[in-house]
Amino acid sequence: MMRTDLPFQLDYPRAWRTYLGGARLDELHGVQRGMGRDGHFPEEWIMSVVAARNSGREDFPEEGLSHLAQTPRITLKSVLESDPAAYLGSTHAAAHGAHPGVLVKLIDSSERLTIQVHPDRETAQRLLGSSFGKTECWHILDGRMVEGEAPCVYLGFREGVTREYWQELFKKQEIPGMLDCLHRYEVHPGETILIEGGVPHAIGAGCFLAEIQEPTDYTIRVERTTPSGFAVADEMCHQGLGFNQMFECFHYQGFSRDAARKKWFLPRRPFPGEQTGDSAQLVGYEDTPFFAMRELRTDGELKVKNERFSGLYVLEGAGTLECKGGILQLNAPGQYFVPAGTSDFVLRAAPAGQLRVLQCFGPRD
Ligand SMILES: O=P(O)(O)OC[C@H]1O[C@](O)(CO)[C@@H](O)[C@@H]1O
Repeated sequence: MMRTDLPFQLDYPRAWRTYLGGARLDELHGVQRGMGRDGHFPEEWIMSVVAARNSGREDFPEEGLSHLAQTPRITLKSVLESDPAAYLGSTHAAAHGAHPGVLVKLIDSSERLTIQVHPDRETAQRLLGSSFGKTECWHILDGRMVEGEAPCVYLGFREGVTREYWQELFKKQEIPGMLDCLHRYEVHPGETILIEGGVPHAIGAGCFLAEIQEPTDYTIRVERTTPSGFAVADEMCHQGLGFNQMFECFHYQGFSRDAARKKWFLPRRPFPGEQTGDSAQLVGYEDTPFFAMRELRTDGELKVKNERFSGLYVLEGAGTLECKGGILQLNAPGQYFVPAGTSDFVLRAAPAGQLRVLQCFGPRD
């Protein structure tokens, strides 16, 4: 099918969500700045073998799935299933079969997302029969002012919030009260934030970010109407758990503002053992065993050691990727899957340009 020693290009699946956004994604794909449209497709999914879960959109079973750029009827899922060990590595395949165990998204919000939580792995297993939870991590790429408000995120309970109080606020749908229970931080390009399963959160309006996460679409939403007035179906609130059991998905542990920032805002750092210039580790296995993400930057050439499969997202520039299997042209914006069988490679930026690439990894072996 596809070569297992040379990366290949994927398409750009957009997924329907309850919140509005997406103009920035249109711009990334060439629509003139300011002419992109905000709507219910605010996310682009990357190296995805996960279909979006949206009540009422059962007629779109492939929504969110990645396909081959050159042969759009073939899903990445079917390619990986054809030879899991060759594409994903034998250790990974022994643990996870043909599943990469990770999902990546670009998210562009023009309104605040509903206040929500995702289950941790243990809770997902216990309540939903899923072997993955949904710990996630956001890397802020850019932002825009929306109605005079700078981009921000809401994250983690403040000290003293109990399940009883939280459930009471939910019953009354007291949204300002719920937002008040969370820490609010303005965010800036370059920041990276880890959101562990069980931690309540909401992405604010005007955030453009890359998200790496465990590969499920389980979202417990505690707002029954989105900020722009969209009514969220019951099932989309509780994911089949019901309006009482869904509260088991939250971790009722509060932190001070400083402690929460220190715990979940991750430092940008060099990755071990390589001359990487401006490149950086954004989230690593020392932060979570579930995934890792690097930013590769070069205006010349960058040698990259390849020890496992990954997904590349070319955010800026053009150039080439050269490995033993051959040479691949890279262009922004571009999604590429790097099979485990790819040798160490060299990224080369086009003359007088800079290549900026996110490299996304699945779980630690
Ligand atoms: O509830 P909504 O608006 O559909 O948003 C769900 C989105 O929230 C996120 O979990 C980010 O917090 C995304 O992974 C997910 O697609």
